[in-house]
Amino acid sequence: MTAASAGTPAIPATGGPPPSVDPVRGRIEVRRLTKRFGRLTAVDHLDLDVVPGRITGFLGPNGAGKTTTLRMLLGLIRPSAGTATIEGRRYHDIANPLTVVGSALEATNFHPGRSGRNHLRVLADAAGIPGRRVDEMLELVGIPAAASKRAGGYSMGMRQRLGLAGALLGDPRVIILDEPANGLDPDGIRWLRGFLRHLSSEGRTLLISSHLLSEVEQTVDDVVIIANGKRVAQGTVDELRGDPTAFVRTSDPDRLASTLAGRGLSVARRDGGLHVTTSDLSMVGDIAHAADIAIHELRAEKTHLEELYFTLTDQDQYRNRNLGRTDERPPGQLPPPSGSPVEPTSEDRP
Ligand SMILES: Nc1ncnc2c1ncn2[C@@H]1O[C@H](COP(=O)(O)OP(=O)(O)OP(=O)(O)O)[C@@H](O)[C@H]1O
Repeated sequence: MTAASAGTPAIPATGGPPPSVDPVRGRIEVRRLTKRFGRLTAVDHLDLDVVPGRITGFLGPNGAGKTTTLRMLLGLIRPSAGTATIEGRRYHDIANPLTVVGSALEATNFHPGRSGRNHLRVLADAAGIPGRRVDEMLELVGIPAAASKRAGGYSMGMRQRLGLAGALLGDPRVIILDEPANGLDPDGIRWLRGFLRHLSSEGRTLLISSHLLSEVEQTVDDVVIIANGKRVAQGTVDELRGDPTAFVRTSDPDRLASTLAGRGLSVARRDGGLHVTTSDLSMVGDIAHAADIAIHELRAEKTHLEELYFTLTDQDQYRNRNLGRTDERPPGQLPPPSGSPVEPTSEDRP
């Protein structure tokens, strides 16, 4: 069994980055970063700080501006304004960048006729990375058997793993992954979680984007949420979750409220029931039962983070500003010029 498939990844590397007193080492810093595509402002004065030894989730609904931000960080497109730096430097100013920052932006970006091993060899050769790293990385991400098969025949999950292997080739201190859980089955997502956790425990900096809170909530330490290119929330997952609450409906809310309060629980009455500050549903049920009070409904409520994210993904004004449907524009948003995309990517490269 490989280390990767056992769920306890071990990086055959230089042992991970040593502890450092360098204040910019492993840090990502984004300041007032802005990207306009024609009349659309895809990223709008965004500030972002990502620090070593933590996993930062970069979240937002489809079209929020996540990939555009990551592409600017990685020097693939030029900002309209503001800065995006890794260890205090723009990507293009980093000497031998693969040893500083590893990234996987799109799982489909492989030469379909090339084997997974050859794909990695090309990357390794270009960066002066020893060839033995290629097989080590394929083993590490759990696809050694697929190494000699054409990448064009890989499943989405295998492509994600190949992308991850490419990101890790240079043993980088900073790892940037765009929607890394896309296409992974539940086992794959569990594996990825352990894998990312291990990388961060080595002191590496991880920035991972997702449009699904549920996919990354268990994985990340810090969260930055953007919508319409702007930051709408940031903090640790615990801060943004807030206190867990249970919702309970009963035939006798007055008596249950005072019974629960008598047990030291904080209780608020609204929405036809009681909101109790606890994650322990059994305890609420047991207290009601002991007091002979009938319960009609008892459930865990969404956390503040879930509510916030739900609001962003559920409301039209936060969604898909430029996915070709002008009727989905937020109020006040100028229509994109006819035709899409507004500005061809190829013309946008620095
Ligand atoms: N080259 C481009 N030309 C024109 N518009 C673009 C271009 N690239 C991105 N956009 C637009 O910028 C906005 C942000 O897109 P981006 O891909 O960054 O969002 P995202 O948050 O990564 O979304 P998803 O979760 O769907 O990947 C969208 O409205 C998108 O249509």
